[in-house]
Amino acid sequence: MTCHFPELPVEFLNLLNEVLPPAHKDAALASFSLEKPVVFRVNTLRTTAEQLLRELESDNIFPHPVPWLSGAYSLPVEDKRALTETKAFQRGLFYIQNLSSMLAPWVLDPQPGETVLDLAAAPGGKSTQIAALMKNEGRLSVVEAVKPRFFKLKANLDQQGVEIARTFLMDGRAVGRKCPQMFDRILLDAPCSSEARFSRLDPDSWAHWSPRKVKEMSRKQKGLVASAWASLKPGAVLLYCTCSFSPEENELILDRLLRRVGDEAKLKEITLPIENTQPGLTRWKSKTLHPDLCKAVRILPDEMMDGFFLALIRKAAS
Ligand SMILES: C[S@@+](CC[C@H](N)C(=O)[O-])C[C@H]1O[C@@H](n2cnc3c(N)ncnc32)[C@H](O)[C@@H]1O
Repeated sequence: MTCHFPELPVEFLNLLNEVLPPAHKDAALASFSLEKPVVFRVNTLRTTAEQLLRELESDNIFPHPVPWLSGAYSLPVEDKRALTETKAFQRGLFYIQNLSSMLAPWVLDPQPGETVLDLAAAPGGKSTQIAALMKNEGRLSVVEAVKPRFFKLKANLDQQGVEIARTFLMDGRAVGRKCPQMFDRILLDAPCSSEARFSRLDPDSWAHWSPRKVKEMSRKQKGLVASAWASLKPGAVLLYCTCSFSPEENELILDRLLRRVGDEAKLKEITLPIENTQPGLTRWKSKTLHPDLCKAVRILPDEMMDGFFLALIRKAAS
């Protein structure tokens, strides 16, 4: 299947050609033209799936369970408005979130009682999910650098009933220096060029994309990943993710870290409950990258999900 999408910048189309094999590239481009269903996650800090479904049923809303992810449900996009007008929505009984985004906390696997950091957190979809996985037990620090987004994050944490979060309006690049070796698990859902979320229905989604933007993001990501690494306890894990396809924002960021810290870092295998994925690249342009990078995963965008990149890195125990 060939999909023409001439509105996209030619440099982006060239990049996609180099990162994805032809069939995956065509499917990714085709997915940008689709109206994806609305997906939500039951907020187990406030309710159970059974209670929520009963309540939605009384509003004539009948979501379908996502078979491979417990607590996730989908609805045709036409039902989004009705869903957001329910009392259950106002009371924070669920959170609307893309499925690929839900997989990041699922892979991080935070446990009740742990000390966890979300280093680039607004609007808080993943922070609230982490708190739910931790059953509101332990300590969750959430950091956001952009003021209006920070306030949105705080509002979402309150609305979703998160009681274990300490919120910090600050540049995440300073955290490693201020809080060395402090956390059991860190999520770095890095600010990125958002290439894997382009939508033909929303031309704004790619309006600010440029090779320069990718470079700017890449510089910031290097600083954030170094900070996250410094804040990890020995033996702890960092999940690095973006919604970008660019190796400059993904493999090259991690290649630099792996070479800098040597045996201190090991990439862990990631097993996802989906098949529409591709392993991380171990070669880019003429450069051979760290061989462990094949353990990173690119989720390919499709009719349900946005694209995503995930890598799980463990710091050696001292
Ligand atoms: C990909 S978004 C995070 C989405 C969030 N994890 C969620 O699931 O709702 C990245 C966030 O990083 C923030 N950010 C950008 N630069 C930052 C920095 N230097 N330190 C901390 N946060 C930063 C952005 O404002 C943005 O809110």
